[in-house]
Amino acid sequence: MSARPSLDELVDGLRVVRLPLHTRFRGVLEREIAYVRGPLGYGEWAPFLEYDAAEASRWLLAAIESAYDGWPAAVRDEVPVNATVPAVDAGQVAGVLARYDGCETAKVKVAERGQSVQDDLDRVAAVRDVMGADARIRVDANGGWSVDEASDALSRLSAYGLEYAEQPCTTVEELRDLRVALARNGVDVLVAADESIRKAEDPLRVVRMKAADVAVVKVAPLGGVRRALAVAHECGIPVVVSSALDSSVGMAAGVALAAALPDLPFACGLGTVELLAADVTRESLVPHGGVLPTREVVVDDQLVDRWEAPAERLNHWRRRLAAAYAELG
Ligand SMILES: O=C(O)CCC(=O)C1=CC=C[C@@H](O)[C@@H]1C(=O)O
Ligand SMILES: [Mg+2]
Repeated sequence: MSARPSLDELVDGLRVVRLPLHTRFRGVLEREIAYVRGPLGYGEWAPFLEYDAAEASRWLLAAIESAYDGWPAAVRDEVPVNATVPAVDAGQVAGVLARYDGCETAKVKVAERGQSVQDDLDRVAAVRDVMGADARIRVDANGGWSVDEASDALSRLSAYGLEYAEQPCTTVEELRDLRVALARNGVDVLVAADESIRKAEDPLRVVRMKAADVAVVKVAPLGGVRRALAVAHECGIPVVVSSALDSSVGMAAGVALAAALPDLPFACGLGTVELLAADVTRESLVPHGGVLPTREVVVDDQLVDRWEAPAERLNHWRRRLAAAYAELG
């Protein structure tokens, strides 16, 4: 692996874009993304705006790996992908799913602030209706439920057949208690950990605590493809590869992880370029026939110019970069 680039080099190459979304996701309608540039091209560095320097520094390691080191060899040349359904009204579900060519799995956002379990039930019912009985449906609550709320909501949602529930509660202890409650109540829904892995000091604690059946692994929050591979290897439970609402540049890193894993039992949450209404490449990494290919993404500098964020945002991201860099060991 090459030596770490200097901060000056990274700051000099920094570009920042603002890409519009088709639908509100994670509360935003625009995604601000920074890129570092190295000998291998662009590396996506897009920690969400509210993240502090320590968290953003792990995302920076992933961007540096992409632009300077490249990724381990792939063992497959395409990976299955799930459709991602934001917390939209049930009536909008068919329109969202229509963008996901050939996907046989859907991930549905639930427990959105300001919505009810009935909204979730209606949305999941609409997904089942559009995709049919053979489709796999997973839900993601982003920690929005207490143990009791999750237990109640999942017992009702399980009527639609769930592959798993991602981060139903916030803490590892709650996830563990929920698993016990679900088993006691005879609710057959697996629990997957996302934030408990990607935002944790110790990403394996959730596994040691027997608080999850499935581990969601994401390249950027875990500090790169190699680090994510190590977490996947060490965790000892089935893993799902997912994304961080990246442009095609960041998505290619997710595909590289999914392509390098020895086992890939689940469709990957790597279909989110479909949520964006713009990209920095002419050939976006969006699923066709339900899969994404393992391939290089060629950035078009004209598109980077076209979507460039206002100058004050570049200055903001330069300061952010300096703070994140200082956190790297
Ligand atoms: O897993 C998917 O289908 C897409 C990725 C996705 O849902 C997310 C990406 C980035 C931030 C999150 O709010 C969200 C998630 O929680 O998994
Ligand atoms: Mg999640």
